[in-house]
Amino acid sequence: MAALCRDVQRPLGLVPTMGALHDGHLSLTRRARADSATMAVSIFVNPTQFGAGEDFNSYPRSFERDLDLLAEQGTDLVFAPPPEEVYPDGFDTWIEPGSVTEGQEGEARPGHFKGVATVVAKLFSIVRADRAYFGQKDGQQVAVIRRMAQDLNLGVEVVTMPTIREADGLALSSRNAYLTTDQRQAAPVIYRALCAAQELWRGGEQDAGRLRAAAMAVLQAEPMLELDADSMAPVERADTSGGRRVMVAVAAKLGQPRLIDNIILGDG
Ligand SMILES: Nc1ncnc2c1ncn2[C@@H]1O[C@H](COP(=O)(O)OP(=O)(O)OP(=O)(O)O)[C@@H](O)[C@H]1O
Ligand SMILES: CC(C)(CO)[C@@H](O)C(=O)[O-]
Ligand code: BAL
Repeated sequence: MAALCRDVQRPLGLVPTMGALHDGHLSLTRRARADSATMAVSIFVNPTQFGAGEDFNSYPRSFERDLDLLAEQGTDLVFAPPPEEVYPDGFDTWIEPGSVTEGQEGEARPGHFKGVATVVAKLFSIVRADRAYFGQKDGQQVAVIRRMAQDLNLGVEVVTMPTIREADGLALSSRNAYLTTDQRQAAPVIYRALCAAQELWRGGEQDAGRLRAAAMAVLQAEPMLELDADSMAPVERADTSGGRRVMVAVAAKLGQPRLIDNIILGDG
C-alpha cells in the first residue's frame, strides 16, 4: 500500500471511516472526490479507541455493501487492513493528545482519543494523504486531529464537513442502527435541544450557563434519555485566527447506544 501511494496522482484525499457507511460518510467521499486526483477511503474498526465494555465486537459491519457504495462514488483506493497489520506484535508507540481531550468524549471514554490519534496518524502516513476529511458530528475528534496535524507537522490538510441529518434532525451515525423503534422516535430530541440553544444565541444570548439550561430543559423532557454528567457541554475554543467559536455538544444514552451531536453557534 505504501509503495502504491507514493506513485499515485496528487492531491490524494483520504476519508478515514470505521465502515457501515451512510450518507454522512458519503458527503465526505463526494467532497474528497471533487477535491482530489486520487480518492482513498479507509475502513478499519480500530480496536484501540474502544474501551473495555464498549461495543467493539458488536460495532456494525457491512463490508461488501460498503465496497459497492465506494465503487459508485468513484473511489480509487480502499484501505481495509486487518488489525495485525496496523498493530503488529511489538507495536509500542502512541500519540497522546493534550488538553483538547478534556471533557466530553475524552472524559467519558478514557483513552479513546489516544487510540483515535494514533490510528489516524498511522493512516495518514500509510496512505500518504495530502488532505483528510472528517465530519463535524464528531466535534471533539476533529479538534483532536487538527491539533495533532498542526503540532506534529504531519503535512496533511484537515477538512471538516457539516453534519448530515435525517429529516427529523437526528445526526446520521452507524450506531443509530442499535436504536429500537421507540428510541429512534425519541432520538431527535438531541437536535431539538441544540436548536433551542442556537435560537437563544441568535437572539443575542451569550451566557454559556443560560444556553446550557435552554438545551437541558428540552433534553430533560425526554424520559428515555440518560444524560451523562457532561451531557451538555458548551465549549469555547479559540480558532486559528484568534477568534472564538462556541460549540454546544450533547452526549446521551438512549438505551444501550450512546449518541453524540453538536452545533456550532457561530463566531462570538
Ligand atoms: N452524520 C454525519 N455527517 C457528517 N459526517 C459524519 C456523520 N457521521 C459520521 N461522520 C464522519 O464520518 C467519519 C467516519 O465516522 P464513523 O465511521 O465513526 O461513523 P459514525 O457514523 O460516526 O459512527 P459512530 O456511530 O461510531 O459514531 C468521521 O469523520 C465522522 O465524523
Ligand atoms: C477517525 C476514525 C476513522 C479513526 O478510527 C474514527 O474515529 C471515526 O470513524 O470517526
Ligand atoms: N465516530 C467516532 C468513533 C467512535 O465512536 O469510536
